[in-house]
Amino acid sequence: MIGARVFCITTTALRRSPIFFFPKIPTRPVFRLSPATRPIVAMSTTSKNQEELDSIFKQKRVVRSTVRKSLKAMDPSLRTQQDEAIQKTVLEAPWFKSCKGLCAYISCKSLNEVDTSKILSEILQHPDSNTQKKLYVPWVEDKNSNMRMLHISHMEDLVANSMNILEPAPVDAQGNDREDVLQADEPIDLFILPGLAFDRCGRRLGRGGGYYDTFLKRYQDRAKEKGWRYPLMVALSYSPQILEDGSIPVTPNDVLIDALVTPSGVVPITPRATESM
Ligand SMILES: Nc1nc2c(c(=O)[nH]1)N(C=O)[C@@H](CNc1ccc(C(=O)N[C@@H](CCC(=O)O)C(=O)O)cc1)CN2
Ligand SMILES: Nc1ncnc2c1ncn2[C@@H]1O[C@H](COP(=O)(O)OP(=O)(O)OP(=O)(O)O)[C@@H](O)[C@H]1O
Repeated sequence: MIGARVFCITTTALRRSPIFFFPKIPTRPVFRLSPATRPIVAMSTTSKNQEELDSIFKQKRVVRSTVRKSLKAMDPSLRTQQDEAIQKTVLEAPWFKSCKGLCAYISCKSLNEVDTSKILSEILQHPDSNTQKKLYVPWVEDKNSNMRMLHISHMEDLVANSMNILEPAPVDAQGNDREDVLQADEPIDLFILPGLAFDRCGRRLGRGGGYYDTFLKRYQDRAKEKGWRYPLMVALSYSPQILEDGSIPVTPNDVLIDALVTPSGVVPITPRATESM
């Protein structure tokens, strides 16, 4: 908990800071990157040139490659155990139980992502009850980091895309356009996010498409415009995906998360997370 408070302060500073910022934070256990894969400390955004940006993206690729290897090497029974523990934590969490509208990813086995199937089926299995949650899932619009979050009511609404990830068709079986989060007039309470690597300061490394960062920034702008409360952004992580604090290279476009769900439980990061978790 003490650690979480330190991270809250640091994370708040990072969220507000227009500069690249690799704070010095007390080291926590978990997975260490070798010195060769540690990020270079970056300077201010204004003085950033493309060469420096290239260097950060290069570091990101190195971290991705390291984590992909550790995920591939994970023992299958440990993976199953961790999938169960993480999903149980989510399903029993008050912030999950109370949420009315959420965006969640459809996990993909071949990408070694934390399984979300139990969470999704729990959401979709009570279509008529009062506790029904509105579920939105990603739909990749193009290769320029554009993604939408579309409403689904059944797993049958999904088909595999070219990346072999299940997603809804933007038009349903009746030929109607699906409701889209950015067009919808109700706020989202919760985002359940995928990613390749995370740290306990709120940094998240995606798969390199920029889809989530672009989407989350747009959603935050819309929430601000509408006066909506910001949603809770929670990522799910296997133990090898949790890196030493500060080892994830970031640019100002990277959106920080509020909390991590790990096999050992929830790691609240921001004050918003600490209040609701
Ligand atoms: N389940 C899930 N759905 C998602 C995402 C995700 O990360 N997970 N996305 C999140 O953005 C978006 C899709 N973006 C994706 C970006 C890259 C890859 C992918 O297969 N990457 C390979 C490497 C490919 C390469 O380097 O050329 C990999 O990570 O192994 C998949 C989805 C929307 N839907
Ligand atoms: N050298 C570079 N200079 C500028 N932009 C780049 C560079 N390399 C990649 N990009 C762009 O940055 C974006 C990817 O950013 P980043 O690596 O932070 O994504 P991510 O965090 O993995 O993705 P997501 O948000 O989907 O989880 C893409 O739009 C990509 O085109």
